Amino acid sequence: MTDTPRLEIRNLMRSFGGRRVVDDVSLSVMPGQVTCLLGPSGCGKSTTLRMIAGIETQESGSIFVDGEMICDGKYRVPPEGRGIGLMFQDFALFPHLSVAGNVAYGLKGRASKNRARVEELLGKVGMLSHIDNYPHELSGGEQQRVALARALAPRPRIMLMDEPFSGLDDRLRDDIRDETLDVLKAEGTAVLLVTHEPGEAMRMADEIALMRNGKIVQRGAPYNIYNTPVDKEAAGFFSDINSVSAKVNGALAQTDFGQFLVPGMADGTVVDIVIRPQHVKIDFDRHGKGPNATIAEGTPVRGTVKRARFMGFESLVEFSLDDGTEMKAVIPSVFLPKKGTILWLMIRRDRCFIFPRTA
Ligand SMILES: Nc1ncnc2c1ncn2[C@@H]1O[C@H](COP(=O)(O)OP(=O)(O)OP(=O)(O)O)[C@@H](O)[C@H]1O
Repeated sequence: MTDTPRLEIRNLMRSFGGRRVVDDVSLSVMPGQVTCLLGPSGCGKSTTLRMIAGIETQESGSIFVDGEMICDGKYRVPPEGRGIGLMFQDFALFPHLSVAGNVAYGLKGRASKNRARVEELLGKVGMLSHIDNYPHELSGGEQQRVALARALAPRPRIMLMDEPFSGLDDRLRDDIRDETLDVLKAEGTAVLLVTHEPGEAMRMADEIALMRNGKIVQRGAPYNIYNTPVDKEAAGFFSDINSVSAKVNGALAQTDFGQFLVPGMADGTVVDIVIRPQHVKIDFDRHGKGPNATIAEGTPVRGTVKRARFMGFESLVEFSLDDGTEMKAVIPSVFLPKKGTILWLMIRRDRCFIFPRTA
């Protein structure tokens, strides 16, 4: 086991028309690891990937493969010499080549050896029975599997993937994602995958690098990044959120939901208390009263049901509080109270996030 990252980028910068679109981006990916570069459209994900691939040049910053510098803005290994495989959104198989021809395309060396590699990979992606077909005879999902086999054929040390599954319908996408991951892990390839979908990143990544306005704002395992977001926007990128604001006084933020401890925050700081809908606790009305306040859940606040919808394996209930604030709660299974029903809402202290308000 080596400590050297398979891929490392340090302080990459790139501007277009005077606007910085990649701003001091650093990250590393170990062999066999999948890192997802996740962020909203236009935040600079694809530009970062294109610089690593060598089809875009950085203004500054450097790129290393297995500890060896391949590009620092001045010195530059050409794209084909980087040992990097690409699977981009607009991948296209060569229409005039068979499946076997497509997968063998990037292979050098003896035909018999190449044939063995082609068969091995088509077996791995479940396409061996289509080896003599042509691309137009395949479905979108099948073409994507062949494209994956083609990208893996020359044994790239690194695979860069830019929204590679976006053209597929949901069910097929889940299957192909999982199969792709299995193949990449088995090959020991380091993967950097760009996506704007948090669900895809959570499903595929060993590590997520959350990007915004050209910068990586947070890196971590999916569980950590979901459960310890750096700010309100990061929390809101992964699910709907509820937010209650308050002013700090004596290391406490006072709200209708009770007090929240905010140690170290100066008096007068405005904070947002953020909670995901699945962590809002709901209780029944007891003749105009809610349950008793507790340290763990604070003071219950009265909510009137505005809408309740069954979402498949959970129910989404939308409330309006007496002061007009809207809140959402997600409850496992079926819970569909009628519009106008009074319920009591609590914010679990162990599941909320408290962020000082910025500008
Ligand atoms: N060649 C270019 N010339 C000018 N502007 C560009 C160029 N390439 C990218 N940009 C701009 O840089 C910004 C970042 O683009 P980029 O494609 O890296 O974002 P992204 O996060 O991958 O977005 P998406 O998910 O929509 O592809 C965008 O505002 C884009 O318009």
